[in-house]
Parts: sequence; structure tokens; C-alpha cells
Amino acid sequence: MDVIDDGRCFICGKDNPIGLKAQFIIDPEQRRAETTVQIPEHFQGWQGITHGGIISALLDEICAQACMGSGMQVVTSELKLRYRAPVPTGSTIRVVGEVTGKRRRLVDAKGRAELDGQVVAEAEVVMFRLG
Ligand SMILES: CCCCCCCC(=O)SCCNC(=O)CCNC(=O)[C@H](O)C(C)(C)COP(=O)(O)OP(=O)(O)OC[C@H]1O[C@@H](n2cnc3c(N)ncnc32)[C@H](O)[C@@H]1OP(=O)(O)O
Repeated sequence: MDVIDDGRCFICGKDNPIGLKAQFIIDPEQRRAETTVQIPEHFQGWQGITHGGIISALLDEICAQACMGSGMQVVTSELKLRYRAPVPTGSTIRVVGEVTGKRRRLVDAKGRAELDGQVVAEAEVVMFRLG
């Protein structure tokens, strides 16, 4: 399986006009990635509350970025999520991911989203290494 980054990812793509255009701080030694994003109003589910799928996508992406930042090309195989608190649209959240282990072609990672220092969602992710 080949994957291509053409800049149109709805989380990170610079060329996706309706995307979040997230930018990442990558620490390859710690196998860690971090981003801070403001959630636009049009990403709501319930009135005024960010859709859970958006939070999920951010946690998926940050874990993928932590893998890619440490030199591994991956796709997501499995994602387990815990939503701890609602995220109001318009708010700015910090999303952090890190690689926690490797098993043959599988890479384990975990991520968390924080609002004002409070963890609002956590994820455990299994990535599949390509190549
Ligand atoms: C520009 C930046 C973009 C960032 C993107 C963010 C990340 C994403 O959103 S990626 C997109 C979403 N993910 C996908 O589209 C992936 C879809 N899935 C697939 O393509 C395939 O299932 C894939 C590649 C994961 C595995 O494919 P395949 O070659 O069929 O392997 P498969 O036979 O299923 O598994 C190989 C081995 O790994 C094991 N395995 C795979 N996944 C898991 C898992 N989650 N847990 C345990 N074992 C697993 C299998 O059991 C198997 O083991 P064994 O060899 O012992 O039988």
C-alpha cells in the first residue's frame, strides 16, 4: 500500500481550504508530536460543541505524526478513544501524541487532547507500518 501526502489532508494539509491546517512540533528522540489548534464553529456536532469525530481525527493524526516524525510511514489500524469532557467550538486545544511501543509491523501510540490544561480526550492507537 502506497500513501501520498498531497497537502490536502483535512487536519494538516496546507492546500485544504476548509481544513484545520494543523502544524506540528515534532520531537523524534522522544517519538512525540504536538499541535495547538483552534476549532472552527463549522466543526460542531451538538450546538456549540465540537463533533467527536473531529477530536478523534486530531488524536489519530497526532499519533500518526509522532510515528512519521520518528521515521515510520504508517496508516491507522485501530483507535480507542475516551471522551472526557466536551470541547466548545472556538476553543483552542493542545493535542499531544507519542509512540509507546513496537510489535513487528505494528506501532502502539497514545494521544491526549487538553483544554486549559484539562484532559478532554485520550486515545490508544495501533498504527500499521508501511514498507
Ligand atoms: C498527510 C498525513 C496523513 C495522516 C493520516 C492519519 C492516519 C490515517 O488516518 S490513515 C487512514 C486510515 N487507515 C487506513 O486506511 C488503513 C486501512 N487498513 C488497511 O489498509 C489494512 O488493514 C492494513 C494496511 C492496516 C493492514 O493490511 P494487511 O496487509 O491486510 O495486513 P493484515 O493481514 O490485516 O495484518 C498483518 C498482520 O498484522 C496484524 N494486525 C494488523 N492490525 C492489527 C491490530 N490493530 N491489532 C493486532 N494485530 C493487527 C494482523 O493480525 C496480521 O498478523 P499476522 O501476520 O500474524 O496474521
